[in-house]
Amino acid sequence: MTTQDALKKQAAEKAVEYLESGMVVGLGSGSTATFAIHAIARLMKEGKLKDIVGIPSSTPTEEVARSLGIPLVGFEEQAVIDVTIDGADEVDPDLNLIKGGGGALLREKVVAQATKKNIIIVDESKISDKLGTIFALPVEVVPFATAAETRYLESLGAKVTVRQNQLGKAFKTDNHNRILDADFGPMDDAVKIGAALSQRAGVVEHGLFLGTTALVIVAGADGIREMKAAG
Ligand SMILES: O=C[C@H](O)[C@H](O)[C@H](O)COP(=O)(O)O
Repeated sequence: MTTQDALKKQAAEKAVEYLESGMVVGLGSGSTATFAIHAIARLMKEGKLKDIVGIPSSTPTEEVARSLGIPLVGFEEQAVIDVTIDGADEVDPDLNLIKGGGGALLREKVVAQATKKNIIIVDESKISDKLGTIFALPVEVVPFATAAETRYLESLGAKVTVRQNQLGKAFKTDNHNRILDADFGPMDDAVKIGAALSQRAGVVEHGLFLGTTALVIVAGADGIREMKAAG
C-alpha cells in the first residue's frame, strides 16, 4: 500500500467510529470512501455495527458495497441519511469542497443534501487555502450542451477540458452526462461561481460542495486531525 493510501485508510478508520448501530449511512465514492466501505463491512461482520443500511452515491460504490454484503436502500425507503462518509478532491479552511474527480458529484450531492452529518475523509494533500488551487472544478453537463457550457465556463475565465475515459472517449457519468473540468485557478469567490453555474440550463450540477460538511478528518504524516464546522 502506498503512503497516501495508508493515510486514506487511517482517515476512513477514524470516520467509522462516528457510526452507530441502526443508522442509515451514505456511502461516498472514490478510493478514500472505499476504505470506509470496507471498514463498515468489517465492523458489521464483527457484530460491532448492527442493522446498518447504506445509500450508495455511485454505481461503483453500489457494486463494492453489495460485494461486501452491506444492505442497500434507496430514497424510496429512507428519506434521511444519518451520516455520510465521503472523500473530496480539495478542502478549504471553511470545510468547503471540490468533488467529482471520479465523476460522481451529482449523486454525491444528492446524498449530502439528504444527510444530517456529512463526514469528509482526506489525506493532507487535499487541503488548500482557496478552492481551485489543487483541483480543477468538475462540472456535469448534458451532452447536448457540452460546447455551449464549455464556452460559458471560458467566459468566466476557466480553462476547460472535456473529460475523457481511459479509452480516449468522452467520459460518461452514471447519469449519462459529460464532465467538463474547469480550471479557474484559486477561486476568490466560489459561491459566486457556484451560483452562476446553477443558473445554466445545460449544467446538471457542479462539484462545489459549499456549507454541506460537518466534519473533515485529515490524515497526515503527523497523525489525524479533525476540522469541524463552526456552530
Ligand atoms: O467523483 C468522485 C468523488 O467526488 C470522490 O469522492 C473524490 O474524487 C475523491 O476521490 P479519492 O478519494 O479517490 O481521491
